[in-house]
Amino acid sequence: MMSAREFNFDGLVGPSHNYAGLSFGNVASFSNVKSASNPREAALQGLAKMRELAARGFAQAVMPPQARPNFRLLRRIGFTGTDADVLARAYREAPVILACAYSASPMWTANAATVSPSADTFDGRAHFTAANLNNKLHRSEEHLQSTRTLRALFADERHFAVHEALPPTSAFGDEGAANHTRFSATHGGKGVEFFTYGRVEFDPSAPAPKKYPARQTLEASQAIARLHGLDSARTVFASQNPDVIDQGVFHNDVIAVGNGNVLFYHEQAFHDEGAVLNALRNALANVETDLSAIRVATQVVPVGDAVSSYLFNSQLLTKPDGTMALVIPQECQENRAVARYLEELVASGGPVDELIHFDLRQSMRNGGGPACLRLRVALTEAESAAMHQGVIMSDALYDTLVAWVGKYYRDHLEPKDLADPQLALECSAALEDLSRILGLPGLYDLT
Ligand SMILES: N=C(N)NCCC[C@H](NC(=O)CCC(=O)O)C(=O)O
Repeated sequence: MMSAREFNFDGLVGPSHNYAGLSFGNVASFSNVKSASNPREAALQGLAKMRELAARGFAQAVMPPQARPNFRLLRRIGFTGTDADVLARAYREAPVILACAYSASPMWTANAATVSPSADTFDGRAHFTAANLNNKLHRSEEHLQSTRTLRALFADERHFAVHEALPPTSAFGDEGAANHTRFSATHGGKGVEFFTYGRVEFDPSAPAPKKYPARQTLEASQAIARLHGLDSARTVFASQNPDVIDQGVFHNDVIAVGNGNVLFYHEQAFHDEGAVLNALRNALANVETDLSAIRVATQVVPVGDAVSSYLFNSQLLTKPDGTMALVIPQECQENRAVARYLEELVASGGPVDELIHFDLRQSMRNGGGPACLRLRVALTEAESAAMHQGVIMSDALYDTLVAWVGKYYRDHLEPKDLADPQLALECSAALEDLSRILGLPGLYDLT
């Protein structure tokens, strides 16, 4: 077995971060619609998390933001003329679509792709499939740049395979790693890949939410398992509980997180809790590993508190000594039930013995916690040497990026600012400079 480390690729928040209320079913996004955002603070909060985790010895990298506004989208739906014409008319006639074209949502890299480490795949390469995110207009074109970025970072085809997104239709609704968890004794050993979905396109009798959309289908999850060449004996598919989707659990990573052999989850997360645990235990038996399930009861933390605090949208990270730390948003400390639960958790003598909390309020107000902001990529030593090195977080890169943010980012953005043609120019200047900083000259198609 090869030794491997888990890199967390955190999304660098882009300069157009704003609150547009675009995600029906995501309570935070909906309730902060049209409030003023602070893109500079958002980016600095994300960078502070990256620096701190890197300083503690976790493998940390940065995923660059995407070009905004998305002129391609605006022009395709009939806005013509100069860029300034396009923006002015879109603002007048379709301000919500303009907000979609400006969304900085690629910051939530848990939705960028699904990743299967090389230990799990048929050809011994690490496989990536960009998520089509076709449930929401503002996220539905992210996969184009995500594929391009992943191919730039993981270019060596001897080690990596980067697949295009699934067909962009509701049958294949795919939200990437937010609905995917990998369990294994070690990052380098064979693991069990666990896919959760909210709906089955071709089985109308399958559970499905009534109020809010289910963004991931079983058909999409199965397609990814096929593309990545996963072994069916080590792959588990499970239905989310549709009732919690209707309470704001728009991705499974809002109600469960896994790492190593640990599943940390809310008792209401799955449609059939017992069947999920059994299936995971059986699959893990194939890699001689026991599941350690940490179950949180509704009585202790109601679903509403889990959703508002983002308790489960935490990162569960294995520390060098083998114990685990839970990376949580500050909101968890502010919720009494959750704070009390967490105190007991770390005192319980179980696998989680430390809490690391961050102020990620700018992202949280759009429904993005610590786990949304990162894409996990477990890499062997040879693979990590083969990936692009310019995105690995270090003190030097942190300092450079903080200065870069200071140069290009505004500290206040509200809906009317999206009509300002200057904002578009600032965004493109920032990204041009960033591609140089990261050593990725062809990263963006800025033509
Ligand atoms: N759970 C995970 N992994 N990711 C969180 C994604 C949050 C994102 N919010 C938004 O896209 C809000 C944009 C706005 O309203 O302006 C979404 O709903 O897709």
